[in-house]
Amino acid sequence: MTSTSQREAIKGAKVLMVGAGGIGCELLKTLALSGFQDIHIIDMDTIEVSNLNRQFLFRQSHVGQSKAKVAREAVLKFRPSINITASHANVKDPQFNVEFFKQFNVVLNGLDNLDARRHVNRLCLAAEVPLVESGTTGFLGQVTVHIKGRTECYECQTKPTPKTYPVCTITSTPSKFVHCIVWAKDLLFAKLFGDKNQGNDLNVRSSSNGSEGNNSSDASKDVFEQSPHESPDQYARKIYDHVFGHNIEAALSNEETWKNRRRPRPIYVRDVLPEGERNEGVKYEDGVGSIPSAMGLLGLKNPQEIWSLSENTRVFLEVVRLFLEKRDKEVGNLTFDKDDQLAVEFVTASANIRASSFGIPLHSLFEAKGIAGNIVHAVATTNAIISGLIVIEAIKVLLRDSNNYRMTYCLEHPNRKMLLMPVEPFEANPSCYVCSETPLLLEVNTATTKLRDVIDKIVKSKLGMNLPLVMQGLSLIYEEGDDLDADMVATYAINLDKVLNEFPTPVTNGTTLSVEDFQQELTCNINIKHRDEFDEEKEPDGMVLTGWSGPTTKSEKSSSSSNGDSSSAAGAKRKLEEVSEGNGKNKGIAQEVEVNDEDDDVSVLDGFPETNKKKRVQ
Ligand SMILES: Nc1ncnc2c1ncn2[C@@H]1O[C@H](COP(=O)(O)OP(=O)(O)OP(=O)(O)O)[C@@H](O)[C@H]1O
Ligand SMILES: [Zn+2]
Repeated sequence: MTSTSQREAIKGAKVLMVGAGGIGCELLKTLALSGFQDIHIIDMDTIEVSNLNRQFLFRQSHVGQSKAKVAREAVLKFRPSINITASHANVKDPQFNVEFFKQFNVVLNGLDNLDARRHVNRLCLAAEVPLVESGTTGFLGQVTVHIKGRTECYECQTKPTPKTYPVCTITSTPSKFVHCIVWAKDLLFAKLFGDKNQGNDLNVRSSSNGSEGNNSSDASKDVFEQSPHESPDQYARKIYDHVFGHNIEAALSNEETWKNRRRPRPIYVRDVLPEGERNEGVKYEDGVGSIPSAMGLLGLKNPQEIWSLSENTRVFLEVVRLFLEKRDKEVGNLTFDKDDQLAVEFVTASANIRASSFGIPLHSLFEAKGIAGNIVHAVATTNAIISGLIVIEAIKVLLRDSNNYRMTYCLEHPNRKMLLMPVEPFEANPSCYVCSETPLLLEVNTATTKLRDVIDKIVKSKLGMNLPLVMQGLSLIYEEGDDLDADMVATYAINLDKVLNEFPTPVTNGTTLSVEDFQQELTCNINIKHRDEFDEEKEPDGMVLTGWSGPTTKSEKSSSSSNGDSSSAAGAKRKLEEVSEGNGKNKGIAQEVEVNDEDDDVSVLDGFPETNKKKRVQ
């Protein structure tokens, strides 16, 4: 039941919704049915068949159409008089600038990635518009409220980094199926079908004749190149024998490695397929429609069945052939996509063959896809609950009912048999580089690191800036944007390749760089500290960015699988639930919700005793 004041607030509100997927469909319906009259939706995607089971505003006939537009039309059918504007666009597009955001009373996020969430957070801060943020992962979910000057912003807490594995485990000593998947997806798939200019650790144990171990300089005999007279099938067999046969034999020659480990078994095509069996390609009709799947052509119908080693081998050979024959234009540009059936078949087969070599249990395509794509199957009910909670918070925000703002976690509390846990919002983190002006510290080897590395790995990747501008004192050393003239573009290109201490005024120990993103209206200062050496395993970027930390001091590094779009309530809190290994499409932040029973780091309402260490909003 809504009160008169609530009804008035709802009626007069102009709302921006970002994302019209699983949460977005539910949210738009609930907003419309709650009396909201003026809603703008932004979503960059088109509808896919796999969305239909839960994104109930969409039907089979809508596949391929804009989610934002179809969602609008579907809701207008039962609420024809309300005003819904739909933008089929990326929220990061320049038209959605601070001025655009300022027209709204509240912004509601139903996104699925960290990058877009951070961008919206920054625009909301700059435009001073309240943000209600959300996410779901299977049965878990959360809704949080972010209001400039009142609560923490979405980025006040550091986000756990995605689970990574030591390179040598992946290239040489896998012990779990997930290691084989990472190898198949990030190394072998990338090597065969991805950008050839990208560095690739597959060569750590590769050599063209397989016997002399490390020899990546032998480029003239690059085994991964298809030679002119080699048929796709011959090429596929050569690659198979190289990576599953020769390379394993080369690895076995290093006795030290296997002293305390089970020795892998080299596998060659001739060991698996009957002598003389050629893979000349299963015949299929070339028609309209998509490229056939290898498993379909080979009669392997059930994706939940585990293929034998020979079936995996046949799939491997067939997939390589199909890529070379039917998708040759894409080869060289592909990155793994969980929705690309052929890519999933390749990764499944390759991971299984490697697993077989290392004595690791094989998995079905369905399982392999889940691990490779970090998929946690979405639960429509969680999306519906979360959307209801978003609307409840949005109404409080419109009424400025700040004493009652809640961040609500949808979870299974281990001890207290509760499904929804409301928590009072936290105060902003005074060292947050996004909502405060605290400088950051970058430890870097200024004698070897190029500006390009700082821009790519730190400014874009870590700080989430789209179009950065970098100042060193009063001089502009780097800038991106459409409006730059050719001279500037050329100068910045040269600067990118300069090592930091080679700039006319060297960027070195004690230098402060100021980085700015105009669209996000975000500026932050980075103090440079020179350091000679970095731990390759623990500090793979060769740089360490600090100076922005969660308000609690106890730290416990997250180890749950994630695709990097998550957030944690606080580093010090104990993990409530970890997504099973490699099987977590992290749609939001729920997977990282953590509760510390002993310390009650989060303030639990509804009668639970609390001694809160983090500062709550007063
Ligand atoms: N930068 C962005 N700009 C606009 N919309 C975005 C942006 N990033 C993500 N989205 C949208 O957010 C929505 C998130 O919805 P959801 O989590 O249900 O993902 P999905 O792609 O629909 O489903 P699934 O990934 O499970 O197949 C998607 O519709 C996606 O297009
Ligand atoms: Zn902040």
